[in-house]
Amino acid sequence: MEVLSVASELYPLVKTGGLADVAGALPGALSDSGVTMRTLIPGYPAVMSKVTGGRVVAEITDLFGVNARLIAGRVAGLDLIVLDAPALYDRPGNPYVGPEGRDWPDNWKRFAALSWVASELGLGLVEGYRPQVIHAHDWQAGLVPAYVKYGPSSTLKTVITVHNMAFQGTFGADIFSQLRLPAHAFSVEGVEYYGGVGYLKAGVECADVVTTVSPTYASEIRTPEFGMGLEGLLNNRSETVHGVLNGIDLGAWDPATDPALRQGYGPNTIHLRRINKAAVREAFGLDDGGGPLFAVVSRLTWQKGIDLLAQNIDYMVENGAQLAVLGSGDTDLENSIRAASQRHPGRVGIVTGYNEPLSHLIQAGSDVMMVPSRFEPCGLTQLYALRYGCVPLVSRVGGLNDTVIDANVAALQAEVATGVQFSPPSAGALRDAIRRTLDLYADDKMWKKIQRRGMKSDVSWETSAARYADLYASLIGLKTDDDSND
Ligand SMILES: Nc1ncnc2c1ncn2[C@@H]1O[C@H](COP(=O)(O)OP(=O)(O)O[C@H]2O[C@H](CO)[C@@H](O)[C@H](O)[C@H]2O)[C@@H](O)[C@H]1O
Repeated sequence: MEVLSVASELYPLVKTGGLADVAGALPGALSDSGVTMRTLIPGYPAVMSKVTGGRVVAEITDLFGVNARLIAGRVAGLDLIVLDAPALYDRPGNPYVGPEGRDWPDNWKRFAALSWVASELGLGLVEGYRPQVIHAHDWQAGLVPAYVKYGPSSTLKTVITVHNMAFQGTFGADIFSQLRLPAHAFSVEGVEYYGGVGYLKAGVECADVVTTVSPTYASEIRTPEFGMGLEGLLNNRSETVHGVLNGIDLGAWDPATDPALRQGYGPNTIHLRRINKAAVREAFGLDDGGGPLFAVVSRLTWQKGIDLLAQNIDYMVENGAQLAVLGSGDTDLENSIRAASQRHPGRVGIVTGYNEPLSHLIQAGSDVMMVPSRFEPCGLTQLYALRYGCVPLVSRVGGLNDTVIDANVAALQAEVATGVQFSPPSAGALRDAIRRTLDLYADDKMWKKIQRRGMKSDVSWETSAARYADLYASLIGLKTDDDSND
């Protein structure tokens, strides 16, 4: 089966968040299921510098008014088709914003172009290559299903995965005439969304299958609270909406071999984590006065509940805990954590910016990984934490609900607990969860059991990759998959 994945970021080439991890891991995870997955990715500078050995497989003279070519290459085990269009992608900053942090004003064009090229690839733009399914990720690839629906092919199938409903790619109606879609596509059945153009809406409307990244989020997004305007459409299409839980790349995230750690370890050498704990404390300017080390690795945003954390920092410190925060995002939230670090020197530390190796070290050296999100489609941080014996403390939403087993009395007695959950996502409920976590940590034997159980829990791609393979196969008629929605 040939599947073309379309993503705006891809680990290890370019990453701003969890989408890159998933898009980067899925092709390898699918290879055992008979799926050959190539990935179409924009030729940002970080990508172009790595596809140096690639070959040009197509030239496009008018890609929304600019010149472009497609370069096929293999980088880090990934089969890539790079859309080299310097006028659109050869820019500083990250994939979406310039160096000063503002969205590029022509993002509508940059990602319409990506989606249009994907649909052309589906129609045979490159000789000898004809994917049967195109798998689009998030709003940046949201127009792919629209281009396919309104194009000439009747056999090409599309899947869209929603990694985060909060980012929808909505633009004014004025761009529509430049999108190369027929006039009737500007309709409720097409790309029209509240009078403008909605890229994610178009994807959810037009794709043959819609997936999101956990079963709980798949049901949450059918409600106004989580659906963010798309709940009606998702309810209408409920038979095509599936929740497929993310896995993680067990090779890139292995505490026994991870080069970012000061000391490797496994479930039977958990005591060695203390060497990494010392390294984390050094990196964050924390003292070695003891106590559990709580950590956060996250975008610092409202979604991630960082304000709920900020309201609890004094409480944590008063109760003997330390806190290390790696992240960047909203200035106010960054400032509130920084202020706490100044109030509590040696007990609270913050490192701003994006730092992949440090994120690994934190997982390996901290005692507790906090993910107090208001909504969380899946969440990868808690999966890395489980694998690294860092006990996750999470809100009970989305994928956090599906992947962490709360250490309540029944779960402790049944010896299945892997972390601590709280609900609702409020500062008060988080405080109670911190209290429970501190009590568990004080019982060393109990704590080690929870850590070890987490390290042994299945966070691989195995089950979910098979699920994607089944979905693709059912679309192209290789088998009838009458799975009910989940
Ligand atoms: N400052 C920093 N330095 C280094 N690494 C950092 C970092 N800040 C964050 N990261 C890393 O970025 C990734 C974040 O992934 P998440 O899945 O937790 O959230 P995100 O909201 O980006 O993803 C969205 O898509 C994913 C994928 O489907 C869903 O799991 C998720 O719920 C959804 O919100 C992790 O790999 C984390 O380690």
